[in-house]
Amino acid sequence: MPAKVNLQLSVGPLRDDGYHDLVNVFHAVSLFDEVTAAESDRLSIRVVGDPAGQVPLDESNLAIRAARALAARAGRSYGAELVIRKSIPVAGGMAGGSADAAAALVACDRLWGLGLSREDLSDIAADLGSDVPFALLGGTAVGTGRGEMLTPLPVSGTFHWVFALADAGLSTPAVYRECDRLREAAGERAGWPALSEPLAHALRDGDPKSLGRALVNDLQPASIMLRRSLARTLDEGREQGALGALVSGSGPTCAFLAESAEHALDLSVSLRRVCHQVVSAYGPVPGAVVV
Ligand SMILES: C[C@@](CO)(OP(=O)(O)O)[C@H](O)COP(=O)(O)OP(=O)(O)OC[C@H]1O[C@@H](n2ccc(N)nc2=O)[C@H](O)[C@@H]1O
Ligand SMILES: Nc1ncnc2c1ncn2[C@@H]1O[C@H](COP(=O)(O)OP(=O)(O)O)[C@@H](O)[C@H]1O
Repeated sequence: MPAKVNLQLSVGPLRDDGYHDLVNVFHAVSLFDEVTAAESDRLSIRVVGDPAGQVPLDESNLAIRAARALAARAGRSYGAELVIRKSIPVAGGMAGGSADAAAALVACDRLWGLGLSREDLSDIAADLGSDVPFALLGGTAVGTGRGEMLTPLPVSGTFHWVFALADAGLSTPAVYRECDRLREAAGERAGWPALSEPLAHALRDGDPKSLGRALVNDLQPASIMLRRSLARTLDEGREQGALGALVSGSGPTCAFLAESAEHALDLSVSLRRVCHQVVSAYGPVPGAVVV
């Protein structure tokens, strides 16, 4: 199941329920976690490819929570042996946990022969996390509300990305809190966000130069405040001719838009000097599918 990068993340006011109203343009990229679900009497989880052991193996794992929520909707206590093969950085702002949750939903739906509609799965997904409905949908879509109300956006062609990964994650709630704190300190009031027209046009036209100029992330100053080294990483990518450079979601992964696959390769080489690990990917790609 694919990772995401946020092409526009415009953060509106803090709501009474602790979430922010957003205009969140999600873009699914070709960096995948794989989740398998095999028959079993009970529900269990194993994670492969997480050497630092950052993914929880208890009931807080989003794939387990997804399977439990699906079984509850079906009204039975089903079992499954879930195995996650991790490639998406953990707590990196690329929605790896959400991708695993979406994958567990479609895999268990198939294993248990439930045949739920995409709409039903999307309702369950929204209760698991704001980013989970998009992980089911994939492609490029704008999310409103807390990010869970999705409208697909038309896109021409393929965009080439380079991602600079950090060696430790950032907490999403902490980044939103820092964003509120910075705004309050500056005496700023959050306005109602709207979809950026230049961004929508650039996507529709398949125009990477215009897309690079239109990328925006309101959480970026907060992520940089919590991880100062991100400013240097972003500068390096810009100096090397990235068409656009921004923090992905709550970070700390930084995303760089390249002109072509070749340019992405050049950018990767330069970025290796300033960060822990670099990966290239393209988008958009489809969401959670059974293979
Ligand atoms: C920032 C984004 C951008 O896509 O993702 P990441 O970059 O972390 O992957 C999302 O808004 C994160 O979505 P997700 O990771 O699903 O968050 P949730 O579990 O729903 O919420 C975790 C916490 O983030 C904050 N939150 C989340 C969504 C939202 N619209 N407003 C918020 O303030 C709240 O503090 C909430 O308690
Ligand atoms: N299957 C999972 N994979 C990764 N993280 C998970 C998973 N289930 C729960 N988590 C928890 O969710 C947190 C955020 O994970 P992740 O989705 O990778 O990051 P982000 O929200 O920054 O995109 C992690 O710190 C981890 O504790």
